[in-house]
Amino acid sequence: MSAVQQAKQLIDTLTTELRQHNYNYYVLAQPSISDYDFDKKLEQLATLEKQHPEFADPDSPTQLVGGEITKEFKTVKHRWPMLSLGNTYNEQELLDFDQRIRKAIGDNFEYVCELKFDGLSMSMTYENGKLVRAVTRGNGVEGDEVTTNVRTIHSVPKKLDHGNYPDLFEIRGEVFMHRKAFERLNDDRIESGEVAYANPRNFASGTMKLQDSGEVAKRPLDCFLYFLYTEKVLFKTHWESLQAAKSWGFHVSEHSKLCGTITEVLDFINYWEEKRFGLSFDIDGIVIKVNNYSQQEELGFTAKVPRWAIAYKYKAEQVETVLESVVYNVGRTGAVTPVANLKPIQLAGTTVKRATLHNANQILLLDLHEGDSVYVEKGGEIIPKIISVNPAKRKPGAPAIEYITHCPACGTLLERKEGEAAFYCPNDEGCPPQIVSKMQHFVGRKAMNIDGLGDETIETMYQKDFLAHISDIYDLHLHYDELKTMDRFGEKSIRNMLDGIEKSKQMPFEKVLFGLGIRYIGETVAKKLVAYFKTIERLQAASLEELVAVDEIGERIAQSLIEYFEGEKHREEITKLQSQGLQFVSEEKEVVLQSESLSGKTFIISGTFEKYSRDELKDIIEQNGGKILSSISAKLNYLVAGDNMGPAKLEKANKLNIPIISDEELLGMI
Ligand SMILES: NC(=O)c1ccc[n+]([C@@H]2O[C@H](COP(=O)([O-])OP(=O)(O)OC[C@H]3O[C@@H](n4cnc5c(N)ncnc54)[C@H](O)[C@@H]3O)[C@@H](O)[C@H]2O)c1
Ligand SMILES: [Zn+2]
Repeated sequence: MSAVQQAKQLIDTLTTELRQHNYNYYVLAQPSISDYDFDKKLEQLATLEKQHPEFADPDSPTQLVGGEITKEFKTVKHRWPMLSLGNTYNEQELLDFDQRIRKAIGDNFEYVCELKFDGLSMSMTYENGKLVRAVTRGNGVEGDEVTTNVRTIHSVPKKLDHGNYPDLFEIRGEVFMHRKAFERLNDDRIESGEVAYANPRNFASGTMKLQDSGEVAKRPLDCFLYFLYTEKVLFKTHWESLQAAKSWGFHVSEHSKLCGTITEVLDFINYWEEKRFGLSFDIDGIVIKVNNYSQQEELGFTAKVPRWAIAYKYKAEQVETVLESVVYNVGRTGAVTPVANLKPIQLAGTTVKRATLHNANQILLLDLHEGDSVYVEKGGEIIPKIISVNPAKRKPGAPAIEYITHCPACGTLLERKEGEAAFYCPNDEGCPPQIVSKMQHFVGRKAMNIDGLGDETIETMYQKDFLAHISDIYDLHLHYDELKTMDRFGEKSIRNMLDGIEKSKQMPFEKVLFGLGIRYIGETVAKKLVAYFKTIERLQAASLEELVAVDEIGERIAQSLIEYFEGEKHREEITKLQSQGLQFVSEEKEVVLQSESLSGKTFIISGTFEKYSRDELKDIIEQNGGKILSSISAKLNYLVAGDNMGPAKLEKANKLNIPIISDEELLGMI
């Protein structure tokens, strides 16, 4: 093959590959390579295209803003295109950027340095002080209208109540999720068997694409604003516009800085390289913008980026250290997670001693051997991970790490379900870490929320044989005298604990069901099941078909429930908990009938409504004799639809010819 043919082939390969990565990143929010590697490939493609302009495709990833518009939302054209930013990972290129600017506009200018928030960009339009539209960047020319989703973000004002703002303006910013919220919500996902997100950016991005704004509202997002666009030229500089936006009530970051020289810019970059880990959210770099609007205009744009701004991106820090051992943790559901113990090393401001290895496949993929020298990285993620092995440093004859075959805690042969990456210890009734963490989960804040019974206490009580099952917690009062012999456990703490246990008997069925810790039954799933089946007897008797008929209950969850209830020990435990007075029936709110006008009619409420919450509409229907169903079937009479209803629901209702009505039409029927 000639050199030219080779170049052509490489251009094609890189183009295809980068398009796929764009899709994974923007549409699926599940990227499979690091940003750094992506940017290197993009740079390689740009260089090749420059050398061989005859092969340069106007639709190349080097020429287009990377995102996409979807079919699920209304498409809206941007009044001002939403561009990307040029980026660099090194100082020299930043100095080159500074030189280019100086050549074009002289030396008399300032930069604004801002944190580069790692989320997704959003454009919001305000008319007469009211938020009327929010649109994603999409392909830069048009984006998805996600106004109802953005309305759920507390820090985005729905209505401005002070300030001298123009009648019409557009403001742009970054929607993101704080690290803490991410960890909490991602843990929930993992618990209920959903696909975990790798970092807060992906989570925020995935959330904005949801059709159900009610679900979006449950995931706390935040938004920093960093660009203002108006028809009338109100301000002379970007800096002024940021101050004004702040005074109108927008969330503008306090960590921006006016810089007179590129040296000041570099100081700012170096300062945040370390300090960024102390922020409550992730940033992936610093954005540097020429401050003055008329100078910005002079510099202009390329098809993809402004020439007056650049992003300096931090490379995820990598260090090399030694793998000391691999240990295996047994979780609440029996999942066995390998963890690497490392020779302690400083990385991104913290000492790293451990890294997650996820599962057996990951160990194979890395080709990990005993005593290997490994590269560890801490990117946007919280838990460091092993990126690769340094084969040059492998000791001759070092054996490969073999995933264990038996449970490290109880010795039972591990099992792996088809299509799953994790191995499980099936001995859930006899495996100590599973028993202890099941009880810890049960008393936890999100489940039964029992005061005075902490994780350590449970561990000790298990070792002392006071506790072996969840139901034993409700017999603790019988062991009052024995409890007093425990270290650091005074009369007052015991009282407090027993009161907490007694009080927990009032917790609703959905909390109890979640507390049982059945695999894949997270908080939301537990709620759905309880709302549908109402009693444990009906849930226990449900067949696979009946279970999957419930909204959002898939086969995997259904199978897990069936297996759980097949266990005789599980059924005994439930019977015992029932006799101890725990709630296994959903408390139906007493409905005071106001009229019979909807009697005999069935409804489902979907989407979001301006004037009512879904719960309010549900009450109205029930107070007038109507019945709420939990899934669309031929038995359904009406679908009450608001904004942003899921397309699957709509399709199903249409297929079954079910009348779709608005909230107003519903009220009209009463
Ligand atoms: N890993 C992958 O598979 C993959 C795939 C596609 C893209 N990517 C990454 O995404 C990048 C391209 O994304 P991009 O086009 O959004 O560019 P970018 O994220 O590098 O920079 C532009 C974006 O920065 C954001 N931003 C944050 N803070 C800002 C501030 N203070 N001022 C202005 N803008 C700010 C805006 O959303 C803006 O659109 C790539 O360079 C790559 O790093 C990764
Ligand atoms: Zn075990």
